[in-house]
Amino acid sequence: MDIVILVAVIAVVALAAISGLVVSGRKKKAATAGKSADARATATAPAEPHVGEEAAGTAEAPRRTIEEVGLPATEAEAPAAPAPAEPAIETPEPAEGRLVRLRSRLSRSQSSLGQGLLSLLSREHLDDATWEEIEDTLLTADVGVAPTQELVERLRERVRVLGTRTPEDLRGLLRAELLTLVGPDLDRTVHTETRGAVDRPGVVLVVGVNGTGKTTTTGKLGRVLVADGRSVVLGAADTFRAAAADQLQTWGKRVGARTVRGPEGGDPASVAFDAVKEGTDAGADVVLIDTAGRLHTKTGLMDELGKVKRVVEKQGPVDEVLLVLDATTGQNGLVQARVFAEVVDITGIVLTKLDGTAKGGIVVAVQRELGVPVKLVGLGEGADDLAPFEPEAFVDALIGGE
Ligand SMILES: Nc1nc2c(ncn2[C@@H]2O[C@H](COP(=O)(O)OP(=O)(O)OP(=O)(O)O)[C@@H](O)[C@H]2O)c(=O)[nH]1
Repeated sequence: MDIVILVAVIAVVALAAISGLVVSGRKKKAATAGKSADARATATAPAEPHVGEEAAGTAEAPRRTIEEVGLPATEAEAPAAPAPAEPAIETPEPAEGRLVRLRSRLSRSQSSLGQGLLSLLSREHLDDATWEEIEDTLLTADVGVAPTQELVERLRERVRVLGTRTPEDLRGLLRAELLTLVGPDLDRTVHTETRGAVDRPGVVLVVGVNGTGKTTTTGKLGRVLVADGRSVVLGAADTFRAAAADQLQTWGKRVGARTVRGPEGGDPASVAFDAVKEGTDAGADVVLIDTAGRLHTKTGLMDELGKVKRVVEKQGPVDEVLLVLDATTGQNGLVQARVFAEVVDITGIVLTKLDGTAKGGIVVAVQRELGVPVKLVGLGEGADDLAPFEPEAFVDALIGGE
C-alpha cells in the first residue's frame, strides 16, 4: 500500500515538473522572438520600410496646404539662381606716353643709379678712385662691362674738356652719355602689321622662360593693341600648363579678344597654327601667340619653338618675335637671352618687372648682347602697366630730371 502511495506521489510531482517546463519554454521563446523582431525592426527599417512605418513617416512629414504645393510647371518656371554675369568689356588706357605716366615706378627703384652717379661726379676732385666708384655703380646696376667702360671714358674726356662743372653741366653730360648708351635712334616699333599687301593678320610670337611674365605680357600687349583700335586673337600655345591658357583667356575676355587654345599637353605648333588661321578667317588685325619656355634642354626648346615658328610660317611670315626677360634676374636673364637668340630670330625685347629692381642698366646690357632693341617694359602687375620703351623718358627717370 505504501508503495502505491509513493508511486502516486512521484507521478504527480513529475507531471507538475513537466507542465512547468513547457510553460517557461514557451515564455522564453516568445520573449526571444519579441527581441529579435525589435532588433530586425531597428536594423532593417531604413532599407526595407514596412507599410506601417511608411505610413508613420508620411504622417510625420511637414504638411503643406494645397496652395503651397506648386504645379510642376509652376515650379519649373520659378526664377533660377542668376547666372554669373559676363564681365563688361574694358577699355584699356592708350599706350602713348605710358612710360612718362609710370615714371615714378621706375625712378623709385632706379634713382639710386642716377643719383649715385651725379653725387660722385659732383665731387671736387675727380680722381681715379672716384672714377672707379662710378664704374662700380654702373656695374652694380647691370649696365655690363664694355658699356660701363665706354661711358666712363667718354665722361672723363668730356669733364676734362669742360673744365668748370656746375651741377646742371654734370646732369646734362650724364644724361647725354646715358642716352647714347641706351640708343635713342633704335627702331622700337612693335611690328604688328603684315608686311606686303597680303590679307592676313600681323603675327607676333612671344617667347621667354616661364615665370618671366610672358603670359601677362601677351595679355597686356593685347590690351595695348585693343586700345589702339585693333582687333586681336590670342593663341595659347603654352600647352604645358593649363593655367597659362586660362590666364591668357581671362586677359582676352577682359577686352573682348578671342583665345585659341588646345588640350593640356597638346602640340603647341598646332595651337599656334589654329590661332593664325582663326585670326585670318575672322579678319583680325593681329594674332599674339604665347609660347612655353621650359629651358630644361636647349634641344627641346629649339625643337618646340622652331616647330611653332615653322608651322606658323606656312601661313605667312612671323612679323615680330618678342623675347620677354625678367629684369630682376640680372646676368641670368642675359644667359637666357643668348639661348633664345640661338633658337629663334628675336626682333624685340620686353623687359618686365623694371618696377621691382634698381638694375635698370640691364636695358643697355641686353641690347648689346643681342643687338636687338628693348621695345616694351613692364612696370607693374596692373593690366595697363606695360609701356612702350622711350629712351629719353627712361634716362630722365634714372637721373631724376624733368
Ligand atoms: N611687378 C611686376 N610683376 C610682373 C610684371 N610682369 C609680370 N609680372 C608678374 O610676374 C608673374 C609671372 O607672370 P606670368 O605672365 O604668369 O609668367 P609666364 O612667363 O607667362 O609664366 P608661365 O605662366 O608659368 O608660363 C605674375 O605674378 C605677374 O603678375 C611687371 O612688369 N612687374
